[in-house]
Amino acid sequence: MTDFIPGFGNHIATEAIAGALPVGRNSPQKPAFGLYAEQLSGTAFTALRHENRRSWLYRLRPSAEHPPYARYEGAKLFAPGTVDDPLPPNRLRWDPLAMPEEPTDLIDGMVTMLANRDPASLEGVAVHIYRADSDMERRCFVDADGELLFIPQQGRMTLLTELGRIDIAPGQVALIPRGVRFRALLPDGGARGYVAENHGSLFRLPDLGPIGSNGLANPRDFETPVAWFEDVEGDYELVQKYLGSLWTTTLDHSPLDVVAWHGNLAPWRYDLTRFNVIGTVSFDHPDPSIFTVLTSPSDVPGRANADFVIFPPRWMVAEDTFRPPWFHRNVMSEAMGLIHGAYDAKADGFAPGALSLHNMMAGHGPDVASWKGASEAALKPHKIEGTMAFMVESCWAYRPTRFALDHAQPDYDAVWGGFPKAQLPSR
Ligand SMILES: O=C(O)Cc1cc(O)ccc1O
Ligand SMILES: [Fe+2]
Repeated sequence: MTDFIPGFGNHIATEAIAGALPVGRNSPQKPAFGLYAEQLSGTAFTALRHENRRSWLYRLRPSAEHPPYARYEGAKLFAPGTVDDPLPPNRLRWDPLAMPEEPTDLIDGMVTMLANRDPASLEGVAVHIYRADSDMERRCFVDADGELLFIPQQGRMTLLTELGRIDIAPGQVALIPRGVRFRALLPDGGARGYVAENHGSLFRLPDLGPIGSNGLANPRDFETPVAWFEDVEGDYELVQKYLGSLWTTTLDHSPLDVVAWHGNLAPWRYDLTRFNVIGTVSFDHPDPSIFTVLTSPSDVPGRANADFVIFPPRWMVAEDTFRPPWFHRNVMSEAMGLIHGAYDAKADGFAPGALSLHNMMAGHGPDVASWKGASEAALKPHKIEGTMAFMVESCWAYRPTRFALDHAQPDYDAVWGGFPKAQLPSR
């Protein structure tokens, strides 16, 4: 059992050993117990105060104490780079990935599917899928390229991080800030899910505009763990993702040795069922931006580097309306996944664990079966239940990896084949 502190982006002070946190200063000459004080910044020192995110860590040894990194030869499908060939403007969809045949931990079980931009440009987002069955024993991972949003689809996961322990199950999400070291345990044996790796500005809660001061994801439902550490000596591998490739080094102790910390850059978890869903009570299907949980703004106001959007259970009451998503072509690019249940725009072929890509300007929307059903349905109040789909929408078109291109469903376009032609009055 871990204690959690509620709130999003709050300033927190927490210590696993009483007296470990300095009082009234960050870097005393002699921190308590001989701990090492270390600052971890998630934003530039000079970022605007309301966007400034950093924490102070008090640890058994400084994180600077490590030998040089060498290329990591495992996890061949994790961060291999995307295909640079001209990308056809096709819609793409993938069946859920099979579980690994060999014992595989979270890091070796990561499969990069989609990415845009170069992490070095501090922009863009990548979508990975993990499928794993083994705990990370005596090894940790750290991502210098971005923050990691874990979206489990199957199996629970315990994330042991430098700043605390987080247990999550499908239906919850967790965020690990850029640079925070962690390892994952899989208490159910097998686990599968999605990861959105955000290279851009930190995910934040969206502005609510006329919605007012409450609604969508409420800040107090985000939970940050209290300080926790392990005091383990002996070889400990640390794998790092850095500038788009993987590196490894060996420490002589666990890097999860932060005894106390304070600040506002920290991991958290969030239960998606806490999302306050807002929708029409009159007519028409609103834009999916009303379902935004988190947004990573780009430099252009209103045009997100990445939005994390969910499609939770909700009442559908719109009158004289085609209720599922409409046909559309967007300048924004949409990667979608499904945690459980069914998605109202896709009757078949989009199972829990699947992934789809509708890139910039790709025509998409309901498949023929969903269109037919919703066009003929009696428009009684109807509750969409037992489902949770999500979208990672980005202003930068995604590029698939070689693995993704080679494993896409062969005939996704057919879901939009055979619509009856509109019949005009005779002229
Ligand atoms: O394409 C999709 O299924 C995602 C989506 C959902 C919706 O309700 C409106 C627009 C949109 O892109
Ligand atoms: Fe869409």
